[in-house]
Amino acid sequence: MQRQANTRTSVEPSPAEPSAQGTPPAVAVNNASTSSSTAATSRRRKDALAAPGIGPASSSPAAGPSPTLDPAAGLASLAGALQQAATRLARQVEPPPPGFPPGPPGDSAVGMLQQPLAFLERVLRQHGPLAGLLLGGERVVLVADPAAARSVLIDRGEQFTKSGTAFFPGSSLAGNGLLVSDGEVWRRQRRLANPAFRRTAVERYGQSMLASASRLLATCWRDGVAREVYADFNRLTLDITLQALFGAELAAGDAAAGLEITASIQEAFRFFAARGAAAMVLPEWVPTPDNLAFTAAVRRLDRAVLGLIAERRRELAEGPTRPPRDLLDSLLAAADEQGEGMGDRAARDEVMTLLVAGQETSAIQLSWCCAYLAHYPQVQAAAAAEVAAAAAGRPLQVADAGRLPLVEAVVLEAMRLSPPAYLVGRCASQQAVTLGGYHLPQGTTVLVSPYLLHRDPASWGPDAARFRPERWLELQQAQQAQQAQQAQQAQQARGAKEAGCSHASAASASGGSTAMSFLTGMGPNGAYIPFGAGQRNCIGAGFAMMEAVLVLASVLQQYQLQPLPGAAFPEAQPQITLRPAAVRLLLRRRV
Ligand code: HEM
Repeated sequence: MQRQANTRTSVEPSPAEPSAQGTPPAVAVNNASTSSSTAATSRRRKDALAAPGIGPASSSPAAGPSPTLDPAAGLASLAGALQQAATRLARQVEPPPPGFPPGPPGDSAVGMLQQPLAFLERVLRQHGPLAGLLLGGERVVLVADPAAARSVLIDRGEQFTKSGTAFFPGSSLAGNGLLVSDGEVWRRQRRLANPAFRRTAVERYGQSMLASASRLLATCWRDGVAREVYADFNRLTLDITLQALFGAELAAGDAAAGLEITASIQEAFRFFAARGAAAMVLPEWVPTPDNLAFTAAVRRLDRAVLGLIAERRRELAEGPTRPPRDLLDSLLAAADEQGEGMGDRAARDEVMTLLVAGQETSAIQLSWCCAYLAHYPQVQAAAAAEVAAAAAGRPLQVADAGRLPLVEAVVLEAMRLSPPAYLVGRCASQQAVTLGGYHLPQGTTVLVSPYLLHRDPASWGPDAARFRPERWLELQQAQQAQQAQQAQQAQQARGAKEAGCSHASAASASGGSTAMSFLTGMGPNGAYIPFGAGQRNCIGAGFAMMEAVLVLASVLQQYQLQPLPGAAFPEAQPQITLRPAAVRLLLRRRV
């Protein structure tokens, strides 16, 4: 790829789009920690610059699941943080290394801290889709170019690792789970976890998604009332994730374990939220009241989750063979080629990772969807009509999710304009890494921006900044036409003898085309990555899509959403994720 000329069209906000807010710097997903020195550096960076996010990391695979208050480790961590601070200070006066992409002069931390989205758009406008920055003393390359993003996320994953990425939050909650691990540890865990997220497995959770949504609507929503839906969806997605993970226990009425986990995870999330809003973040080992409360919550979670794991292992070992009933069953049943499964620690880390990674991102996604529906009443009316036609007066069923192309399109379009993960981070982990003709010193953090990619007129056309879900229906039609044409060509190539098969293959090709086909690789036009891309893409994408479609369909079946009189479109409050500042909507019950 050649160096990019700095001639990109600027991204114009639509009248209804969220605008940037002043909040801490953000990166979508955590870095991993390994036992290498890169990991130590990464840990020091995290301690000094941590922000909350969808994937808090542990300090090392060997570390226990609870935050450590070990004084020696604390001192080592402090020394590391000081050394890192000195390096960052020194960089403030150094010129950029030779061959580094051009970008804004000086340190851009203040711009990024004050208005992250406006800052990202300005950098793109002024310096092009591959820009070199100094952010809080860290050398960073911002990527908004589809080919370079593909290179980082898909083609050259071994050069761009999670380990070593700056600005990731540090936390012991998710241990060394999938989000943060790297290398062989990650590969094995991902292989073991994959079956739990196959389509058939995800469909099993659909029923509890519908049940949770229906509970929320029956108990909390009323005609004529204004609700803060972001708060509602946070509780709902926690409920759904817990049901999917531990459905068996919760269904069997193990209320104590359920309540313990819910209360402790809420405490941990409160901690992350407060940390996200704080001007300065102290490492978890510093015994502040907040850190101690968080530590205690993680210990309670550990007790409850490890207890459930032990109980379930006993049941699986002693009881009759049966198909997996929930995610915990699937995780514990998984085995690698040698027939070895996850140990207790690994299973605990994956459970926590799934809770952390799947809950808030999905709540944000649902909140943005409802905000767009409320502010685009014609789209809402059409989507509600689609739901009414699919359900035909009966309660929604899981199978209906496949019959709601417009609702799916609303979800895809909301994630295009307001992607919950608006930056995805990697580290140039080898020497002499090049990107787009530039040279990246080892240790450079690369931030790929789904937010900028998703709004690029070069990929999305002149109406890139408009909320227009129909574009996904058009894309789907084009995809189906292409598949039909390919099937026809294949049939012609096989000759008239096999003509009888052609109908079947064309039908299956078009029948298989759902929203998930837009979520493979770099998306339908090479510039759509709300769930990341490549081998580290989101394992829960299918789960999240089904959850969003079924919950939105439940809402649309029962309620009409309206903005409060005179209310503008909710503003974005970018932290580690792109969350809405508030989504207060007026509910009108459909009769
Ligand atoms: C709208 C909802 C969601 C969004 C926008 C989202 C976004 C993402 C993104 C962008 C990544 C890739 C990060 C990177 O490349 O560094 C990721 C990874 C991941 N997500 Fe999600 N996610 C969502 C829901 C979920 C759900 C529901 C689960 C699980 C129940 C989940 C579990 C994970 C895990 C475990 C990873 C790490 C995968 C790996 O590295 O192998 N996510 N997610």
